[in-house]
Amino acid sequence: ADISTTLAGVKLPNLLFNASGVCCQTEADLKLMVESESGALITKSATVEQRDGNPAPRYTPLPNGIGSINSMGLPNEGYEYYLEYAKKYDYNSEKPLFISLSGLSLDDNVKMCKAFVDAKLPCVLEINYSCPNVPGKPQMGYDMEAMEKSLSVLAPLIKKPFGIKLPPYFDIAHFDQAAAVFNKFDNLAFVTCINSVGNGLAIDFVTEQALIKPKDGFGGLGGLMVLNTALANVNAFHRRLPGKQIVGVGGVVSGKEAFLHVLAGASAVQIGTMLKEEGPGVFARIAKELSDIMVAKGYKTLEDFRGKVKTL
Ligand SMILES: C=Cc1c(C(=O)O)[nH]c(=O)[nH]c1=O
Repeated sequence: ADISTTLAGVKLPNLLFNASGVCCQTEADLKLMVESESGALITKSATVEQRDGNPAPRYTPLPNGIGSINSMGLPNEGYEYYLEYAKKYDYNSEKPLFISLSGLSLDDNVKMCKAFVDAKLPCVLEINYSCPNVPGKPQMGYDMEAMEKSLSVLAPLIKKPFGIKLPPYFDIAHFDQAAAVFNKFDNLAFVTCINSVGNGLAIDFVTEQALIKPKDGFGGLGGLMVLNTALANVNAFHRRLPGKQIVGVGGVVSGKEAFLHVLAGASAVQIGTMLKEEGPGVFARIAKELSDIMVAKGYKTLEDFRGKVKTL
């Protein structure tokens, strides 16, 4: 079956790519993504300066495949590293490049966006409003006014289609308020839902210790356990953002969850925890599983079922 898609005006040979943060911090990581069967790749969220991030252990999978917890602390090589990578990238390859930016201030986001705009590159920007793990920095995604202020500056600066990475919302009023902000910006072409479910706590029963070191063990939750929150956020924004696209992420461990994300309204699907645990081979596996599901259900393309979740 045809699992290709278009996102922000660029063609992806298949709808699957990495969630920013996983397999994408260094050129070696990104090379693995280029060589994988993913349909695209996105870089680790960049800040103006290089960051080491939080002390380890700062990521761990959780028992029984239910997911993961992380408090990486935004480790990255600094935006100029990713700008150089984007300048060298082979845009004739069929795999489009996405760039994630996560400035610690509006000024930082302006500085980074300006650099990418001035470079006139085909890569697509995804502004991260939802990093839950920078101590002392409440995430923008839960501050509607701050997001609107940021977008009112960045959208006209970026000019071309771009996206934003959102935290999960859990209140219908918040879906409504967030959508009202996003609908004001025509070149905001897509929203990526969801980032990790912020500030979970994993504790080891035997040692009675938190599993990760930073923030007293508090970190973002990912993997299968966040699937149903992810599907709700994908569908809530699919219903509320006419003319915009949704990138679904959260709980994709097989073709089945990728299928559900598309059914909920996703135009593309990112994979985080499963990529971290299984490695880049996950893309070929899930692409085949999704194609087989589509054949079994009689769907030829993603458009045949995108957003067509039935209600009772
Ligand atoms: C960009 C920082 C993020 C991080 C991090 O670097 O701690 N972890 C996440 O789960 N989501 C993020 O957006």
